[in-house]
Amino acid sequence: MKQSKMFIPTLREVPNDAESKSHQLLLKAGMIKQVASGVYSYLPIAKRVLNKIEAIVREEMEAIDSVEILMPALQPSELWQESGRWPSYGAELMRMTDRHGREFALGPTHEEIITSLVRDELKSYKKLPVTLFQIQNKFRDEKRPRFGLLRGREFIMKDAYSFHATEESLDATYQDMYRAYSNIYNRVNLKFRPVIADSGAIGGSHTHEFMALAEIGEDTIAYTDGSDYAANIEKAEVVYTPNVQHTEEAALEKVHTPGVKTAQQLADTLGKQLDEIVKSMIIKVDDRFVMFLIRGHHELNDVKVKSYFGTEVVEMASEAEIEGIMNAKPGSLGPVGVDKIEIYADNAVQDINNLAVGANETNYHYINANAGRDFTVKEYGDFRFIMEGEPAADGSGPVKFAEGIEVGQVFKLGTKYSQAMKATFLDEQGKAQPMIMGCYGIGVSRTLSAVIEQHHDDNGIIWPKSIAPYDVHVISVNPKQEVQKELADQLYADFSAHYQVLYDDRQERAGVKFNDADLIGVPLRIVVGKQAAEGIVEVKVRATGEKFEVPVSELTAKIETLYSDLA
Ligand SMILES: O=C(C[C@@H]1CCCCN1)Cn1cnc2cc(Cl)c(F)cc2c1=O
Ligand SMILES: [Mg+2]
Ligand SMILES: [Mg+2]
Repeated sequence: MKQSKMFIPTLREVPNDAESKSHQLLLKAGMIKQVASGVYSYLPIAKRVLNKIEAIVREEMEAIDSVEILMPALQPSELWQESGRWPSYGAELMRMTDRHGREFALGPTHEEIITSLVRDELKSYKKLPVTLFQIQNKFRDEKRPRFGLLRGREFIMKDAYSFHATEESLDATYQDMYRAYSNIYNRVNLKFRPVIADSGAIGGSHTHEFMALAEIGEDTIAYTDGSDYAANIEKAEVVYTPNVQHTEEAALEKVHTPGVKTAQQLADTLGKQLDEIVKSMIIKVDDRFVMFLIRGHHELNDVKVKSYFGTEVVEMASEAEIEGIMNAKPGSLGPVGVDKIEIYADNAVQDINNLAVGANETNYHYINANAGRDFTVKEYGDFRFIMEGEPAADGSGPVKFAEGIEVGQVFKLGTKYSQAMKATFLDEQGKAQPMIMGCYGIGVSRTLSAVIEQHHDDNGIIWPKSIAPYDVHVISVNPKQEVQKELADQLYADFSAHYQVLYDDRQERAGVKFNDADLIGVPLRIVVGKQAAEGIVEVKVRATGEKFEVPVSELTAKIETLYSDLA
């Protein structure tokens, strides 16, 4: 394609509201334009890359017998009423009303649609398993869209759904998808790790997230070098090894602690270590309040709390709610004398006694508080975040942390939707059974961004050849120079026979052309400049910066070699 006909509005300066590298480069390379917060247009270069990523996704889906369909973004609320999810999603679910006053959701995901589609068609176990997928825009009204395509409100997802008569069949498809995802991320040259994840509200039991490694990633992965163990930190199990250090139970004592609000302040005031302090938190679970106790040097893991209570509705109680229940302010809360609400504690709280805790009175705390004598813990459990260096649940060694961008997730859904929506099949005994489901998502537009996060330098993007918008970038330095223009035109025509060629034929200064070429990041570059008269051109490899003076007669061979050596 000639750049004089193209639409690549590159920018010179970095847009200041773009915090992530990929967001900056997507804007600078003229690949996206923001329409609204979290809503973007994909411009020609981005669209070409998306097409290539989607082509790889399609190939890998077809390879495991997953068949492409296309479902509507407009989802009638009736289906969400059937699944019971209409009331359970708040502002994130974009809703609208049609001209007849009927309510719709703009699809954030398609479990309801696909289940209603399949239940009307597949009646017998003989017709199962079936796996269907689509690639389509999704809508989620994120509270804080950020980092460009990494967290948008309208984004492109490949979502697949599978229907089974048996758990074994679901397991086979789950494994197929797991391998297909690994193939896809390898083929787009993305460094990734599959991690054990939490299935959250979607239900089901078993799920893995695919994390692209990148500092900007909002997820933290706990992994070990010794094995392929990796878990989203939300889910990473803490192996509780009792390390009981109890002393003689001392008498409960109330101490005046003016201005002490945090665990650290309490530790400093009492001349104790942070891990000798126990924090008390009031959590709202559904519509009731509970207290959680956790050691001063640990953090409460809200996802583990949600999973324990089996609900998404878990949040820290507000100051007003705390005062209403405890008649005390956060910063001086404690379990002593609390019997109106249940008390839960992280396992590690059992290791120490004679605890320093809030006295439920501003500026006062207790020392020597002891479970059993002074308060009752309803249940101890794994309620905290794992810390770097602690042992991995599979015994493969101490965990390390890394940041990741969630670019995919595979779920075993079970019968949550088929039960609720009466998607049944007749089994071999002719008995109606709910179909067993799996669902599998890839963030296609997010994957594009993750590739940029992992493949760029200070001058711009460095596309892996599998998804590069073009293979070869031909640049004529000065098209006004007849010899240069003719040679460049000729090379554009010749190389277009075997490669996808972007041809910078613009009347622009050389510097502008080279800057733009670095930004756009086509893997190989042929520069037709002053030495055109001698039949010499310059070849540049974008990834390494290597440059070669090449006689036109050797150019085809040189490009072939360099292209095959590209990652
Ligand atoms: O989407 C999934 C699970 C899988 C992911 C892979 C493809 C199929 N679905 C989970 N999820 C995430 N955010 C959501 C946001 C809204 Cl507003 C909603 F109404 C529903 C969901 C929701 O269900
Ligand atoms: Mg997540
Ligand atoms: Mg997820």
